[in-house]
Amino acid sequence: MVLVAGVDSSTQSCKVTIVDAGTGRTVRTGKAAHPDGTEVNPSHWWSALLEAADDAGGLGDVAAVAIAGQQHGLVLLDSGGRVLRDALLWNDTRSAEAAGALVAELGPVALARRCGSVPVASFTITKLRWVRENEPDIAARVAAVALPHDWLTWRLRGFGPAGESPLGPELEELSTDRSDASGTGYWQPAGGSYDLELFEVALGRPAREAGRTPGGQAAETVILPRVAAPSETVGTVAAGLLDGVPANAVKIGAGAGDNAAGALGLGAVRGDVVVSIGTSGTVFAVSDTPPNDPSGTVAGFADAAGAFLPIAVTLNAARVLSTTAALLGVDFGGLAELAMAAQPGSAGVVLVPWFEGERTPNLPHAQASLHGLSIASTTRENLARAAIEGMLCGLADGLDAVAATGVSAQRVLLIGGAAQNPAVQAVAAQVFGVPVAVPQPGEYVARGAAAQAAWLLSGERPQWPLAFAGEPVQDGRPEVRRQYGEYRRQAAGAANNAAPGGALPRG
Ligand SMILES: Nc1ncnc2c1ncn2[C@@H]1O[C@H](COP(=O)(O)OP(=O)(O)O)[C@@H](O)[C@H]1O
Ligand SMILES: O=C(CO)[C@@H](O)[C@H](O)COP(=O)(O)O
Repeated sequence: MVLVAGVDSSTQSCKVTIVDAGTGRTVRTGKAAHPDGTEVNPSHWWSALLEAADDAGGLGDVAAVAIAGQQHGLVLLDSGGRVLRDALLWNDTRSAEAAGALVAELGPVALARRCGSVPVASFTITKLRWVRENEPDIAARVAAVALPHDWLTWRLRGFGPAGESPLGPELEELSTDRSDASGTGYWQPAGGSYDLELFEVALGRPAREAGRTPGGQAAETVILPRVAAPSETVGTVAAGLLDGVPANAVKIGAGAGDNAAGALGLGAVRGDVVVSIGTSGTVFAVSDTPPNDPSGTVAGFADAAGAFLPIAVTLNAARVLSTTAALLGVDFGGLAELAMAAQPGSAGVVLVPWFEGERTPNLPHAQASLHGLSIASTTRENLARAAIEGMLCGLADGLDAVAATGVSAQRVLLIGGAAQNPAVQAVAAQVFGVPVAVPQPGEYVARGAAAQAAWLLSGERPQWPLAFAGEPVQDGRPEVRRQYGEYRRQAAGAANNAAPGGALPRG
């Protein structure tokens, strides 16, 4: 039996899954928490990865590993490979005004054409502009820019600051993959190369791809990770990092952005739309054509298998439910019971759940709002259901936007931590307008990374079976989305009026 390992270094935790490469059977799993917050020192990701690998029984018996990670996070390295500041994460909205400025300078239509997306605060490129404007001393010391999965892969290969790593700070060895590069805002999914001019517009300094040094680059040129091919082996796990893993014993794959890895882990095919309800809410599909949405609602990423991944992302997803459950003093099971005791539409109660601002729609300074409250409708049951309905209606808006790019949605695959909630499944069957299937509970992002590890070993993408936990009966309730839409428009208007500097430009 050949074992492979997949890592999902996501916002809230690091998950490690050990899989039988031949059958796709999950053999062992491990997990370790990440700190909360929208900026995190990458050292926490590294220690969580080591802890999760140990929790999964170690990598001593696996032949290959790949790392998937939360997208967009800005890892800034100096010439000694040291991290210059905590990484600004995808859910940090302080670069919202920088995003608006870049869109105003370059134009949404041109940006969508050049890098597949119209950047919002989540995108790496906006965070670079923010650092340039707010932390110029740090911007001046940047020698390389990496994403979370890039930096973890580099560390696992043994690179890093002198004294903290066996192989030292070799920045030329930084690597990434198409899917994560496409979330930076300075890589072209259609063309398959960096748009170095966009990088320089953001940071104010030139950049080049690692390993490509045409005749003596100036010192101020920033190194960007080399974009590896989907089934490429980028190195091996360094000796001494993991118990029981000798030098060159475990191959390392290119890795991927978490959503592309999720598609790989599910074996998503054309017609599938994946809805993932984790820290972020994501709606994505695998497409043969590079999407180009100048409205910015759909980001045009690349997938992890050579195709493309149109995606809509919400900032408020699983934490809408954990926040509401805490307010009601119940656990997730109790939240489900309360929600299922209410009627579809929650008796007119609507939660527009923009607790942390919102990415889709692009309202980074918005706040959540509750509507339709009366003496009769203000019940625990209606509030519980309104939280689930509001969160899922936001994702249904994303599904409509992804479908509008030409994706034919035949089936929703519902994954992520909150997908296991029976009330979430029931409401999903009422608001998505497409049959919903719920895969067996599992870490599909880590599974996708494991599939990539199996792929690099065999030379063929594995065709692992997908087991399902259920298919909630489709029970279309268009009235739920209609009432949500009315209040969403009101809330968006209020948010734009209250936004510092007025509404942000978007396509
Ligand atoms: N039964 C449940 N009902 C609702 N939400 C849940 C349930 N189980 C887990 N969650 C939520 O899912 C989250 C973890 O989902 P996950 O997809 O692992 O997040 P991420 O990948 O963003 O770290 C938890 O933080 C929790 O809020
Ligand atoms: O920003 C995006 C995708 O554009 C998010 O999907 C992040 O990649 C975070 O993922 P999770 O931690 O929620 O899995």
